Amino acid sequence: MPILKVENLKVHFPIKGGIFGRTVDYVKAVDGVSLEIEKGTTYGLVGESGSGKTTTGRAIIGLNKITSGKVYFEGKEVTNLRRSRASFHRDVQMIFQDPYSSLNPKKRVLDIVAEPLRNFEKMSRSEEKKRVEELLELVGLSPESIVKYPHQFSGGQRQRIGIARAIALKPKLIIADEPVSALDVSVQAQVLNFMQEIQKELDLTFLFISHDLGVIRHMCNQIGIMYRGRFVEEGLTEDIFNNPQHIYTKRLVAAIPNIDPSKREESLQFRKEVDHEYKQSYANYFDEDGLAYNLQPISETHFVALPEKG
Ligand SMILES: Nc1ncnc2c1ncn2[C@@H]1O[C@H](COP(=O)(O)OP(=O)(O)OP(=O)(O)O)[C@@H](O)[C@H]1O
Repeated sequence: MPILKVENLKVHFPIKGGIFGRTVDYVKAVDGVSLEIEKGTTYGLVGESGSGKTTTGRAIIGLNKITSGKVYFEGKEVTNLRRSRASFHRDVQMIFQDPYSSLNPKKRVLDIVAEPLRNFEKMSRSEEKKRVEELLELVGLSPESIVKYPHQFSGGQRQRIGIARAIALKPKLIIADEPVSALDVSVQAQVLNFMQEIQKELDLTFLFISHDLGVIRHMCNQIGIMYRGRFVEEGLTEDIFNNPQHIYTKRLVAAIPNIDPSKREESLQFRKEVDHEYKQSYANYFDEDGLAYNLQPISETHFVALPEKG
């Protein structure tokens, strides 16, 4: 049984207009997304800005209202669950993109990391302090950090504080929304490797949201590629990178810079060819509204949004 199952998720935001503020249209931020994540694995959601990745993550955890579709966690339905259902909100935590703005600058690290403990667990002050120190040790920060404020840390350290807070309640699933994109490239690798270590240690499952295909490749077992609220392709990491089928995916994959200087010319040429193919064949891959078709299986693990044959 997958730990998380999302069935035909739709999140439509009303657009109000006119003097009466009536709903005149909808932004279909997420428009029919289905996915399953196995326990202990990492599922990557990738796509350009505005494709609906964040809204998908927020809807799963209950921060955005779901218009239609269903979400199941460990087999139980949790669609649009209110905050009162404590167990789901303990088991699923979110890490945000920007460690600069997601940590309250006026609070000490002790209070930041202890916040979920105070919401969900009854602990004495000394138990709480001990637990926060253990969590900080787990993320590689010294126990003295508890008296400091976020501005006294580097970007990578702040993201570790965010991670300490997210794992304080021993969650089962973490939704990580662009967790490293605000960090320097050198620090990104450290935080990503550290997230993988923590995953093993705590048997965590990740839903990992990123626009960076390199990061996704490094982290994920399975990947869904989003475009305008829908999936254009879904598959195991090797399906997506070794055998991309949708022209949108092909272009994304071709755009990853090749770090091997001897291959640079070759990959530039390849990118030009794919760009050409994209322009030529775009219309075959999207419907008349420019939206992706429904996913069709091309193997047991690999799905592509192609027009139905018939
Ligand atoms: N609360 C909201 N009200 C109205 N529209 C919204 C709201 N939240 C998101 N949107 C719109 O929904 C679409 C998807 O946004 P979303 O943030 O999910 O995309 P994203 O892929 O995560 O992009 P980014 O990487 O830039 O965060 C966008 O067009 C966005 O403007």
